[in-house]
Amino acid sequence: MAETARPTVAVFGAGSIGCHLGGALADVADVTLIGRAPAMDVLREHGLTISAAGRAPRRIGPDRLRLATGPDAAADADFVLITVKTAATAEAGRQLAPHLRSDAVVVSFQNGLHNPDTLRAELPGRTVLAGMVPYNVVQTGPGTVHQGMPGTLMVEQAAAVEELTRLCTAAGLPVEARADIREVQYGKLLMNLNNAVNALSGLPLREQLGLRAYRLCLALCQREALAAYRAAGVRPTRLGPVPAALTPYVLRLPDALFRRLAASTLDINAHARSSMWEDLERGRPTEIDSLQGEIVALAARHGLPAPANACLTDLVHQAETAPDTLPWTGERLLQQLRSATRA
Ligand SMILES: NC(=O)C1=CN([C@@H]2O[C@H](COP(=O)(O)OP(=O)(O)OC[C@H]3O[C@@H](n4cnc5c(N)ncnc54)[C@H](OP(=O)(O)O)[C@@H]3O)[C@@H](O)[C@H]2O)C=CC1
Ligand SMILES: CC(C)(CO)C(=O)C(=O)O
Repeated sequence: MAETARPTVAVFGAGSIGCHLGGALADVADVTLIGRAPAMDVLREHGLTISAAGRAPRRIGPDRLRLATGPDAAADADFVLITVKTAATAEAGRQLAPHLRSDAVVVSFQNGLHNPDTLRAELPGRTVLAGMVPYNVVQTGPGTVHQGMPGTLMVEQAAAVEELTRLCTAAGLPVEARADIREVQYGKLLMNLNNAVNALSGLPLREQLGLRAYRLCLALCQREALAAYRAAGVRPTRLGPVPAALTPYVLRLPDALFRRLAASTLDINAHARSSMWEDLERGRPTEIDSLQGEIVALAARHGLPAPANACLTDLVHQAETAPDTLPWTGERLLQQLRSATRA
């Protein structure tokens, strides 16, 4: 009997999310990880280990992954997952364009609102879909990535993505196909407004979210975002235990009450931090312009102020070039944002 060929998946941007997705999918598909040469050397030497709370770590030996540094390695892929940071998206699309099969399905598993459109512009005629990763993944050692909280991946609903969702499910990656992916992206953006607060705090997410002063900073950002969403007619999908519109109120609760009510939100690995913290730690540019920056731009388009988001954008840009400005205590950050909102 003829063997059915395994599906082929290329992951472009083998960092935290790329290694997490590619490593899990290697059980059910032929996976090619495309990343920087030093990162690929680490994987060649150590293999890839993926771990998550409550699950035994899984090591995927280098013999079970194709490791590459150039876009031509995606030439045979049925599915191409884009997992570079936002600033690298257009370049990723440009590099992949001459190589991808015309029927390849490209899925952006990135934060922010515009990555799928950026890819569509660089990959005319290809199917490009939006995806969303709701949980944190961090590199915890050479060739090791750890999922710090539970969650369900989301992808834009389309016939072209049905096989990928089947593969994810078979690989133990819970996934939902969503007809409302735009609203999902806006819902995720509200969550991602904490990336900057977390990065500036220098603390693990669980500790930072447990401290009211930091939560008040996030609440200020979310209030401005929700006002801009209302003006733009955007109804963000509820991604957590509380409807998006109520989250700023919950964030303002005293610590003890918040910790009790938001126990599921705080079900995070004690060491997990935001992807923006990792960027600052490694001296790389952050995604701040596609997170807080989106809110500032959306608010401006509707004649609304967004001073807390603008202030955080400035502080993160400052930290990118002057890491000695870090860390910010909750009280000092809140004072800074409050004076920006009063100015
Ligand atoms: N980490 C997380 O917890 C989460 C992240 N996300 C989102 O997922 C996306 C990916 O994030 P994350 O995995 O943390 O990012 P990482 O920086 O860990 O991974 C991206 C990798 O892609 C590499 N890369 C960039 N351009 C190229 C290229 N042209 N060729 C080869 N390699 C390239 C980068 O190298 P280099 O740095 O040298 O450019 C980096 O190693 C982001 O949009 C992020 O916001 C979403 C949810 C959670
Ligand atoms: C999951 C979350 C919100 C964790 O901070 C994230 O998206 C990130 O770190 O970029």
